[in-house]
Amino acid sequence: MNIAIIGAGALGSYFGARWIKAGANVQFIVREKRAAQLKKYGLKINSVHGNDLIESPDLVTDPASANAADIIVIAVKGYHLNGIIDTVSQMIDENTYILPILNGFQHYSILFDHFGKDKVLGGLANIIATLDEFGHVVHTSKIHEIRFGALLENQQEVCEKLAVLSEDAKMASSYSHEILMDIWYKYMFITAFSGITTVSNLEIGSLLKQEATKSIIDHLLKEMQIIAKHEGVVLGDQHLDKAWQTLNNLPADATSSMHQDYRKGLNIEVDHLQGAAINLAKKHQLDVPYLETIYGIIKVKTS
Ligand SMILES: NC(=O)C1=CN([C@@H]2O[C@H](COP(=O)(O)OP(=O)(O)OC[C@H]3O[C@@H](n4cnc5c(N)ncnc54)[C@H](OP(=O)(O)O)[C@@H]3O)[C@@H](O)[C@H]2O)C=CC1
Ligand SMILES: CC(C)(CO)C(=O)C(=O)O
Repeated sequence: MNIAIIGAGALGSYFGARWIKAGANVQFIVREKRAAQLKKYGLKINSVHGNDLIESPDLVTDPASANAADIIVIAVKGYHLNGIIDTVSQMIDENTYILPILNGFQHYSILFDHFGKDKVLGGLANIIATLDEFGHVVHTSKIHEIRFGALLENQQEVCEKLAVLSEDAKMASSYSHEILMDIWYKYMFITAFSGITTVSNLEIGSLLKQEATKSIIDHLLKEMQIIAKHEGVVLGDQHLDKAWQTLNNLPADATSSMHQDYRKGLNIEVDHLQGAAINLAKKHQLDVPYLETIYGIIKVKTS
């Protein structure tokens, strides 16, 4: 299978390397600085599931020269999405599908508008990974799941091909038949989790000690649940229970990737996650005071 990955950051590098080891042809579409780092040090994964090294990954800095791909995986941050639209336009042909694995939902409408609904698969990732100073992937927790699925019938065949490839790869992969629900569940979860950890600058263990703080998290989850419903996706009590179970089972020092980026002084995805959710709420005339409060505070802390 021919896969092109735009963004060789933590996720793009991790899943790309695992697919290479499973026999896929993977090209990484990267900018000059990341290309130089990958040429110097190779693509290395340090993981609790076993390390891997791709000494000379196939790097492309001019998207017009990329090979034809069955799937273009989008693994950039939400705030870089607009910057890769032209890149995708130069690479896509009639046989190519796009698989975004970003957190959130806003990117789907942008990709649908530019490339058409039939081209965009549903996807998300559950993993805790980052890059170290050499650009090596540091993957410390056990989860390393990529989840994908067809949003339209015409996409089933390519999803089946990806499922077969991923079975041989050292990662958990799920070909989901309810990917839209999965994407919204993850959006609900991550908006609450990244919101509360970033606004408080605290890890989950401290936050769960206080009933009052747990109540804020619960309100955030429920505001997202209502937004999802107005967008046509019904997340039920079982999804709220699952979110709480996940939060309660996280190690005390666990935190969101947004909070990690905030602590490092990096750009964060608050507009792509909480900001976009507030815009959807406005569209449906919904009151979301908890989302608005954490968004307003995070914005002022990061401006
Ligand atoms: N990290 C995690 O644990 C998890 C992350 N996610 C989500 O996955 C998404 C990606 O996150 P993550 O992998 O951590 O992000 P990273 O910041 O590690 O990687 C993003 C990469 O995109 C690259 N990039 C940006 N613009 C371009 C461009 N125009 N052309 C080529 N490459 C580009 C950046 O390259 P450059 O070096 O050139 O800036 C960077 O290497 C986010 O939405 C995040 O929320 C989801 C689950 C877990
Ligand atoms: C919660 C987690 C780690 C799960 O993948 C995540 O998506 C994030 O922090 O961005």
